Amino acid sequence: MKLIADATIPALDACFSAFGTIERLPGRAMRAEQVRNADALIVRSITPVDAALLEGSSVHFVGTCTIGTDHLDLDYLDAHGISVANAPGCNAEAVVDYVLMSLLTLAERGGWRLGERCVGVVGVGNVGGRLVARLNALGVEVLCCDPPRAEREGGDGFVELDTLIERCDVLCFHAPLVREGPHRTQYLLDAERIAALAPHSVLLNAGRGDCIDGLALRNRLAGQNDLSVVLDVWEHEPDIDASLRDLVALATPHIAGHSLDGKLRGTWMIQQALAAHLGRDIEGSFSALCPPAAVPALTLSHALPVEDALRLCMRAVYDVRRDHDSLHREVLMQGIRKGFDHCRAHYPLRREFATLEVTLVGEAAELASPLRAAGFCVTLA
Ligand SMILES: NC(=O)c1ccc[n+]([C@@H]2O[C@H](COP(=O)([O-])OP(=O)(O)OC[C@H]3O[C@@H](n4cnc5c(N)ncnc54)[C@H](O)[C@@H]3O)[C@@H](O)[C@H]2O)c1
Ligand SMILES: O=C(O)[C@H](O)[C@H](O)COP(=O)(O)O
Repeated sequence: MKLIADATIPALDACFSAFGTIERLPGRAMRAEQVRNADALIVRSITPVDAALLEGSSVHFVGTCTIGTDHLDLDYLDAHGISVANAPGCNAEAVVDYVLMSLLTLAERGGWRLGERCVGVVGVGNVGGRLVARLNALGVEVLCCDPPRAEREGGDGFVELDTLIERCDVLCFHAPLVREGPHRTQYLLDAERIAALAPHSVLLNAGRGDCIDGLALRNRLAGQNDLSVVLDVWEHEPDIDASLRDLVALATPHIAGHSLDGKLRGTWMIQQALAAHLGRDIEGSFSALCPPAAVPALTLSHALPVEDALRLCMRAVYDVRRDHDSLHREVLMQGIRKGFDHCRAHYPLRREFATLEVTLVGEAAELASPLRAAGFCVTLA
């Protein structure tokens, strides 16, 4: 069979060569004539997969190595009997690493402690759910907003978005992009809600850019400059609003989920889905795909303040300031569109917190619980 794949997906040969020949194409520029004779399409979030791409093609399987599916025309694919797979949860741990690193970076800059804030999580699925679990384990007060879950499971444990806005001083958005229906998320945070955000609160979006009205957010920041904003996702990527980017505290190019572990997990999950679609057995395990970490271990022998210890260990694995700085640099050098995509295409190898083994010696043993809560492997010596 013939597979067409986004050239930047890692481990394509390892995961898909057993199925047939693989042709690699740039994800943002796949054209109908290039995919016409293909059987399977393996994409990322940057390829719109719809009638314009697939009409008249022989594609019978579309796999996206991502969590989000808003770039797929699911109605069209269903109507044409094309099998679809995404990779739920593949990079959820990476997004949570990104969120914790970002919040602790802002806390350091602003001289506050995450432990004394109330965090509101909007969208409590694979990403939001893991974030809530890690924050709870760290002893941080958390409120959850997820109307579809509240409807299915009963309202206990969930609050309305407006209550969240009223009561939280940190808001984290992890909702999918839903363009219509009772649980529409497009402009979920609209101009009115942006105006209602408490002065000096933190807003973070690592779901989809269209969930927030970017113009209204830009106006609030330009007028009052009284919010700390972290944006990983933007309206109109890669042509993002340059003025909004200048005003946010941490601006990154849709890389919250870009750990190597998360990307490989996505490729592997789509391999499994294609094998199931074809009724084939495929040998190999996910762990065989993952190389050892560059920094596998670290030892702490002093009882640092908890949030200092968390930052220290996190930065041994991943530092969000690097991503913010490289977007700034590449946009200056290449302009918005090219700079944004350059950072994504040349993203440095990043691992997840769980790949770091932290050994605690002597009085540092008291850090075991928060470090485990943040996602590290901890041993006591
Ligand atoms: N920035 C990144 O790199 C990155 C990485 C992974 C995922 N994402 C985005 O984050 C989204 C969430 O990922 P996930 O794995 O948690 O997905 P998920 O499907 O597991 O969870 C999404 C949750 O959002 C809830 N939701 C739906 N409509 C809502 C609404 N109106 N208000 C509040 N909650 C609502 C759903 O009920 C669900 O529980 C993905 O759809 C994707 O778009 C971004
Ligand atoms: O939906 C997802 O999984 C994320 O948005 C994902 O991290 C985007 O990844 P990309 O399309 O850049 O591979």
